[in-house]
Amino acid sequence: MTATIDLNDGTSIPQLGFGTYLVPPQDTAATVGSALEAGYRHIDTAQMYGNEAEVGQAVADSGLPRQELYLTSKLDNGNHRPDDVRRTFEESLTRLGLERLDLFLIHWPLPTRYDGDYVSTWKAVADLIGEGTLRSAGVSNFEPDHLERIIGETGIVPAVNQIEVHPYFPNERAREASLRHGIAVEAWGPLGQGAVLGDEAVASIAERTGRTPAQVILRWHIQRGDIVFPKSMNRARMEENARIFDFELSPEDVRAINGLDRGPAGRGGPDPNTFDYVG
Ligand SMILES: NC(=O)C1=CN([C@@H]2O[C@H](COP(=O)(O)OP(=O)(O)OC[C@H]3O[C@@H](n4cnc5c(N)ncnc54)[C@H](OP(=O)(O)O)[C@@H]3O)[C@@H](O)[C@H]2O)C=CC1
Ligand SMILES: O=C1CO[C@H](CO)[C@@H](O)[C@@H]1O
Repeated sequence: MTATIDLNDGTSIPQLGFGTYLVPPQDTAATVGSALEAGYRHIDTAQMYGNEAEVGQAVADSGLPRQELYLTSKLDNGNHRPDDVRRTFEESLTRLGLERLDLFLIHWPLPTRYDGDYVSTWKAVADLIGEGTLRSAGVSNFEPDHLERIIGETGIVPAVNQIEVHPYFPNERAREASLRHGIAVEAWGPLGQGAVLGDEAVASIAERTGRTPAQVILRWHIQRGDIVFPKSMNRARMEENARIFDFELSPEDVRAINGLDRGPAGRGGPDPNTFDYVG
């Protein structure tokens, strides 16, 4: 169903996954179960989403071999204190019912409830790798200056940076800074959290290629080499979003989608420099 991307730590990750933000806990086991049935093998959750236990339930119920699945969670802003990194990582593992997580990210470069900074948090997250309970460590919502600081001060390069990326906000500065360091880019909100789906230019490409707007947008991400995990609570849309490996956008279509960039105004989610969610 999907291609894989090689990470800088020698592991690999399915390029297409399934997002679980705003999937309510009471619906998560069924929704993620449905995504696994539809062929998704990579699931993205977070301590913040409050649905790790139910993601774990879906994984257990699926009966799929653990090695066929790729599971990511993220450290919440309130858990940056190094002792809390370890404690809450272990709590995430327990909720997910796993012995080992594939990828753990610092969700935002924003320690709250802790006077230290995210550099010490990054060291604590990277240290988990040596213990056999984590395969890859990464970051999320890190701007170029955040990346420079953690790499410069610890010498440890994250495997991925998960950032907002979509046609209205291609986020080239953070994207290029990540790629320059050999860090794979995970594009969160790949459909602009729904905002790009009604775009006229996307609609006309969709009509001409016989695809849907979501498939055109997701294919644009895939051709850029980014990792995506669209969220949908609807089985037909989950299947639609996964049928993106059997066609290609022409260079002209890619250029037309590149032209939708709205600069900073295109950002749909919080700005990493001003976000004030405590966690
Ligand atoms: N690190 C971070 O800070 C962040 C990480 N993320 C991660 O990225 C994932 C994806 O981003 P997300 O915010 O969910 O937004 P997406 O860009 O994946 O968009 C999801 C929205 O699009 C709708 N949708 C999905 N597929 C289709 C389709 N084929 N046709 C029409 N509508 C569709 C969904 O509705 P419906 O369910 O009804 O189909 C939902 O409203 C998250 O779930 C989360 O795992 C997201 C935000 C921030
Ligand atoms: O992961 C997340 C889901 O999306 C939210 C914004 O839309 C983010 O704040 C959060 O980090």
